[in-house]
Amino acid sequence: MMKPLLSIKNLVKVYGKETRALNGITLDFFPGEFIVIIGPSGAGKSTFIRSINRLVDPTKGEIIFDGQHMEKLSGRKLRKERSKIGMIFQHYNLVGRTNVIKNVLHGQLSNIPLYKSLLGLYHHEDKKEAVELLKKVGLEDQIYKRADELSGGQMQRVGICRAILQRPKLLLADEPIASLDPLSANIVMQQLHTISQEKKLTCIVNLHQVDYAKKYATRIIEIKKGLVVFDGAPSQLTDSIIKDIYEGKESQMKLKGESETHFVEKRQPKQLAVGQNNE
Ligand SMILES: Nc1ncnc2c1ncn2[C@@H]1O[C@H](COP(=O)(O)OP(=O)(O)OP(=O)(O)O)[C@@H](O)[C@H]1O
Repeated sequence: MMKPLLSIKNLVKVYGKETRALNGITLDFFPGEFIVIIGPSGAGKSTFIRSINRLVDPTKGEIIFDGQHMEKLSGRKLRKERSKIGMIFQHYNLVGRTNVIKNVLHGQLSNIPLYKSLLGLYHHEDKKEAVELLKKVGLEDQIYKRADELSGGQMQRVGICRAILQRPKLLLADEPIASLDPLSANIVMQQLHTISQEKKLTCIVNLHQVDYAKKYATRIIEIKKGLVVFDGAPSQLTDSIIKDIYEGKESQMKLKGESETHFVEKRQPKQLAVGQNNE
């Protein structure tokens, strides 16, 4: 049986005294999957994705990534594991006054000494790959432009290149298209999907848009009230399930305990063909 790249066990996050953002999430993620996480606002999607690389510290539970217990790491060891996880943000997190290629090269910062990065002494191979990636996303003419002169869609494409140049094993994207118009959103999703499948990366994306989830995901997970209420192939996510989840009809949902949450059968890794999508 294929080994998961990431295993989440009974993950709980409580903010302050009583905001239970995650209520006991247990999930395995396998190499090459393109997973989209959907769910209503406040469901816990961002908290979940940010717990994986410890931008959020979980209250309880285990996060086993590439054989390491992320929840137990700190300092240098945490930084080392984190460098294997690329992150794409809703608001891009680029350095506005810096040009496009330097922003992409920032993806390699954790792998080169500080003085070299300050002097701009990047490896030739990294520069070459950064240019190749920028060509792939159609930004070859913008390489020396300041990042803050780009459109939102272009900025996010730079964000994708930066995350890929980090050469991660896992890519996390927290609402990558939430600030974009539909046309740019589609380009960004398409490029994120194509590049991660080409590089055989595992990708976990938070989205609000169910249509994009169905178009690109190999697997869709729905989170509601900090619990997994759907875990299956895009074709299994029927309109009536979507309606139930977003309109709060919880008759078919079992939200009381972790053991009751998976009302869709658990998927076997062999079903999760790399490159499969629902187009
Ligand atoms: N830093 C924080 N401090 C306190 N409460 C928080 C914090 N971040 C999130 N929460 C709360 O945790 C719950 C889950 O929030 P989260 O942002 O993870 O949900 P989400 O599904 O990503 O929502 P959205 O789709 O609106 O971004 C919400 O009730 C939210 O108010």
